[in-house]
Amino acid sequence: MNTTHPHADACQLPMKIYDWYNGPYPARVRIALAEKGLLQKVDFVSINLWKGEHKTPEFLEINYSGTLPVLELEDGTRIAECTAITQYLDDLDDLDGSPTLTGKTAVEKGLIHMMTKRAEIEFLDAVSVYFHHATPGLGPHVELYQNEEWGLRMRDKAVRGMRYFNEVLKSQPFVAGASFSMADIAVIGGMIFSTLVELSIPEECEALREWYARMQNRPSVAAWAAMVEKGE
Ligand SMILES: N[C@@H](CCC(=O)N[C@@H](CS(=O)(=O)O)C(=O)NCC(=O)O)C(=O)O
Repeated sequence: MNTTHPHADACQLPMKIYDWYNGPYPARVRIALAEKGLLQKVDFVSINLWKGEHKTPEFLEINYSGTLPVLELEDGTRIAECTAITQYLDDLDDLDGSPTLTGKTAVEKGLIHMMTKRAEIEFLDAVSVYFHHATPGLGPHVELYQNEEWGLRMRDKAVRGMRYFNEVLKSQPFVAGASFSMADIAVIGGMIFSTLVELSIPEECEALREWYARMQNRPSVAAWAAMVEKGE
């Protein structure tokens, strides 16, 4: 199993990404790729979640966790986890002019890391658990264990998470502060998943709605939406 190579830190293009075109977590990496101007440098390999292709022995060799997306470099190095993939893309040193997504200073990096984790724990991952446990999810052939009560608790946690981010965005333009970052992309993932499971934004969350409208106007998010529209 190829996981690390001596030159794993080299900038290696083109890259392969195992993903599913309209998945909320894959969206986080597709938006990051678009922000870094790398969408054209990537070959997307579709893994059909609805058929359980991400749970086959072959795919579990690619990603022990059996989740998407996974980045695979030219030399076979594989990086899973949206935050790790985004960090790798952001650290590629020959992409002049693209925005920094994971922070420049120690404080920025710390705050972006914190708010990205908080977006996952308090919002995106909670919506995902609701989807898999309190809805039919990907179907009985994939959802081998479900706990509806746990799923409903996570739905309520996600709604609290929306209210939290609404409070945050009342006093700053982006999730981690003055600039767009990986933390915004993580909350965008939560909003995408919420839409998929028809989990409404609470009426009073005006700052969150305004922020999301602004995010959807970003070229990277519009590019993601266009790819979904085309089924790419
Ligand atoms: N912690 C992982 C979570 C990834 C994840 O849950 N991906 C979803 C893809 S999608 O639901 O967003 O399309 C998945 O593989 N789900 C499949 C499953 O959980 O069975 C990450 O950040 O990459």
